[in-house]
Amino acid sequence: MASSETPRGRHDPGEGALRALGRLFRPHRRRLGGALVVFVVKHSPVWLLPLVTATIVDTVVLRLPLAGMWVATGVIMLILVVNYPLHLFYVRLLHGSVRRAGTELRSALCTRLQELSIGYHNRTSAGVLQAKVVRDVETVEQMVQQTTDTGMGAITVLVGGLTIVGVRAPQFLPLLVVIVPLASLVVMRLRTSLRDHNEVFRHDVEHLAARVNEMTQLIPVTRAHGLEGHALRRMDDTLRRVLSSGLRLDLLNGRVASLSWVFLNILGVVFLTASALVAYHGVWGITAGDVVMLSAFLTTATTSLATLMALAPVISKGLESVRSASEVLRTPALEDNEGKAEVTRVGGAVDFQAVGHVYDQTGRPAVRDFTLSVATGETIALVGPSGAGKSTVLNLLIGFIRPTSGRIMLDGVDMAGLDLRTYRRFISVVPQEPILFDGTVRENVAFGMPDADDTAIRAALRDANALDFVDHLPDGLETSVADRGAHLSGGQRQRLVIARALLRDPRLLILDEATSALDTQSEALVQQALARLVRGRTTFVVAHRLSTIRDADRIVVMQDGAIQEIGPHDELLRRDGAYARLHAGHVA
Ligand SMILES: Nc1ncnc2c1ncn2[C@@H]1O[C@H](COP(=O)(O)OP(=O)(O)OP(=O)(O)O)[C@@H](O)[C@H]1O
Repeated sequence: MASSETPRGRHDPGEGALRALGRLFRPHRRRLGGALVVFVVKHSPVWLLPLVTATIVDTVVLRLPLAGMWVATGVIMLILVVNYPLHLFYVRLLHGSVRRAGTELRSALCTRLQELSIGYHNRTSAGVLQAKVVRDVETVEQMVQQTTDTGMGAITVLVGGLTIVGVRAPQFLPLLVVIVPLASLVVMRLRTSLRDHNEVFRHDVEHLAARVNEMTQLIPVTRAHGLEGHALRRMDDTLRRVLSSGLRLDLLNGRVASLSWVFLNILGVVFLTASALVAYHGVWGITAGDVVMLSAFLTTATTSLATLMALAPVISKGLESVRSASEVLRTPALEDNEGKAEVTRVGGAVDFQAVGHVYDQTGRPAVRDFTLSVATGETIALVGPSGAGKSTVLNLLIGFIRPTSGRIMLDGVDMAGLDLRTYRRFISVVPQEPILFDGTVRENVAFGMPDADDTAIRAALRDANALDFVDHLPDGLETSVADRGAHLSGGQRQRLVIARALLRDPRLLILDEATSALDTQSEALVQQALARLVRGRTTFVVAHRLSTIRDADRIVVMQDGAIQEIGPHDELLRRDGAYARLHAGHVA
């Protein structure tokens, strides 16, 4: 069932994370470009301030005309005042495009999840997929925002500052080019040790969370056996560990902050004194203003470069998330529907012709040589021990999996040539577990049928024996199932799902009967509702209830993937074979 096509050409196989990121942001490149321009302008005070300070100091020391000082002050004041509107504009441009790109990625992922085959979903945990849509996209957003905010800030400071130094004191340029990276490396190394300890602390806190969770879950057992002291001693160990790693981290934090501060300031003082000596001796025409500018720039440039280096893990984590999201977007496990015949009408005749299915994972046939011709309107009950292949037959019929041998004919047409999405409009599936989603009763019953009116919904509820209890809910049809969900009994939930199936008015009905027993009255109501649902439709039911089995037109007894017996209840009983033995076991 896998197809090698890619989703609307969105992501080519083998595409790198950076290219995928490029594709994601391509529609927003204008806004992003605008954001960068606005950023450079709004951020300019950081590298212009040392220059302005230098001009002011020189005006005082060298008794230069005051006009220069006024111009410099005026320019910097103007830039400072417009910083506020420019910053807002920048946030709109950058964060606007990042959030939009993130939303588009989430939407593409959700669309893809709907397109991927059931086989893929069975293999992949829902938690993993949820993390991709929620957390990975957030990590990508954070990466782009942080890289732009912090990274661009650092880059403009470095480029702007180096340019100014290059123009005003070019002799110092080679010195800065060597000192700044070396000093940044020292600061980075200090911070890295902090990161490692942060990680240890985080693990310890996570461990604590797990322990607290375990402790609260075990409270009934602990109480029942009088083991409170024991449980608390177990917690004490964990608490002590968190305490000592927290204290270690705090100490290290203090050490790193202080060492970085002392180091940067010593470097600044040394640099200040050295450049002051150069100015004092009148070498290279360095002025007092240049000395102030150079030492101010040294510190900002060093912290900027260190910040830039610190972005590496953020970027690699972000790119990993891009890769993780691309994995889903590039998975070829799609249902192969493209170009196949649309189904506009279903009569309901189904013909299994020597159908076999082997799951990739096991390599053993789950269904073998399954041959069965079903007439329109017939009810077929599939019975057999666990693992006999009953669910596999249903999944073949829904088209979740394809026959690995033989074929299934629908009204005389091979299902392999049909667009399954259009075929499924004519079927209803009632699963074992009644699945209701967070919405009102009306939304749950009319799921996928926004045009269904009240009369139709109420009729479906009535036929499903559900109208009475729905009318007694606080808001009737508008009652939220999530709020009241816990209060709906298993039988009531089943009847709502049956009402949903009735409203769809399917030609083909696929039922997986719940194995868990309901109380007698509830059971009777569900049974009655099912009988109405089945009437006039071709029905396949994995049957556990004796009444369903007895009422079926034919019973198919399965064992190890193969059909053992077929026939109506009475005839099979008379045959005294596999069905009779199963039945005897059931009744006994
Ligand atoms: N997704 C799957 N991947 C691999 N093997 C599977 C998968 N689903 C079912 N099988 C295997 O196929 C065989 C038939 O399983 P199937 O679920 O169709 O049986 P069943 O009769 O419906 O059983 P039950 O009554 O317990 O639901 C079993 O051996 C099962 O382990």
